[in-house]
Amino acid sequence: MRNPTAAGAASELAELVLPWLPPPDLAVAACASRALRAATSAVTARRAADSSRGLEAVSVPFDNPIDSKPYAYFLYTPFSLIHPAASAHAQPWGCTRARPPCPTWPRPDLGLPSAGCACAEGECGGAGCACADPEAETADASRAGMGTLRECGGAGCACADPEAETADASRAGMGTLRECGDGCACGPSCENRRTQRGVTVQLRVVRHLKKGWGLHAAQVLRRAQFVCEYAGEFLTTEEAQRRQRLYDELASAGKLSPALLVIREHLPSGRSCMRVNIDATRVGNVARFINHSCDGGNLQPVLVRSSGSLIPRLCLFAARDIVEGEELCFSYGDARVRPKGLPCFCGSSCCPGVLPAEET
Ligand SMILES: C[S@@+](CC[C@H](N)C(=O)[O-])C[C@H]1O[C@@H](n2cnc3c(N)ncnc32)[C@H](O)[C@@H]1O
Repeated sequence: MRNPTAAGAASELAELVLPWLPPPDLAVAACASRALRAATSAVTARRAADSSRGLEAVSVPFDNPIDSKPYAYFLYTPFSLIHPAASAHAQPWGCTRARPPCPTWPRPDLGLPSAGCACAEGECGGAGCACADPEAETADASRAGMGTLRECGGAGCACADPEAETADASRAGMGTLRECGDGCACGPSCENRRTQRGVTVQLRVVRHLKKGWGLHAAQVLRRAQFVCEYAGEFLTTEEAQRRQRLYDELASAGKLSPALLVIREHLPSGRSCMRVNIDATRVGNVARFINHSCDGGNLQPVLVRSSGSLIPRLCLFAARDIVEGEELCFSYGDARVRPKGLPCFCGSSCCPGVLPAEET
């Protein structure tokens, strides 16, 4: 006769263990017994219901009208991490609890936390705020008519970055923005931290026939509205090149959709002055599902520098008004860099037929 206490204990144990398993192990567990099969399908359903694993303010569900794949497996981080800080190889996903039982990765300390403005809460952007960014008003945010990007940075804002005035990310079609950082006296609700609260708009991860998963708006987005950061692992160039070679092989065999972005900031002379490598392939946030469009798509990439941080973050804003259901895309770069890339299915009239890819 079935022992109800043992069955209860088994399903409690399953609830503890199953959310840690990657999909192949979860599938093996499902074969072990009927009870485990029921528990694994509950975990699968919860995973499909929220790609962000409860680590964002809103759930970002998967939606697959194409095949039977319920979700894509990766490790979630709401913020970029410095490699090799991402030492975790597993993360619970699909627990009954709203939040995973383990602590999530702490927000990384990316630089010099003592630098920042001394504004009180709600006063950033005023006469004495040190986070001013004279460049932001003219930077390439204007390309997409995004003059409203800068919220802090009034005449005296202490987060001003003289370097940013000479750098020219806009050459690559990228805006720049300064925000208050860890060293600022203002609190987390400061208006000049609009990219620091993770995902707050309704999004959906939708399966496409040829492009794999893609990120879609699940609400109307207004032009210049913050959508999400492109979060992943910050890599050294050496490590990025090593991974790129590996990813190229796997991608051309159809075994992987790499999400390694290389961002270059340029001096006005045109010489590359800073290279930032963000890999969201294994560890990332919902931005890892954003596909490329050769016409630039509907998202504007903006390099955001928080006061006190050395490494800029890549943030994505609506480049125009976006309707509910529309796929979100931006340009990964210039496809002419490597004409023998993977096929591009963006469908835009200027598409040369290949995806942009970094030379290693
Ligand atoms: C950042 S990921 C985007 C999410 C990806 N589609 C997935 O299923 O995980 C980048 C990868 O998506 C695919 N991809 C992105 N844009 C594409 C496009 N326009 N045409 C074909 N594949 C695309 C490529 O495999 C690329 O390496």
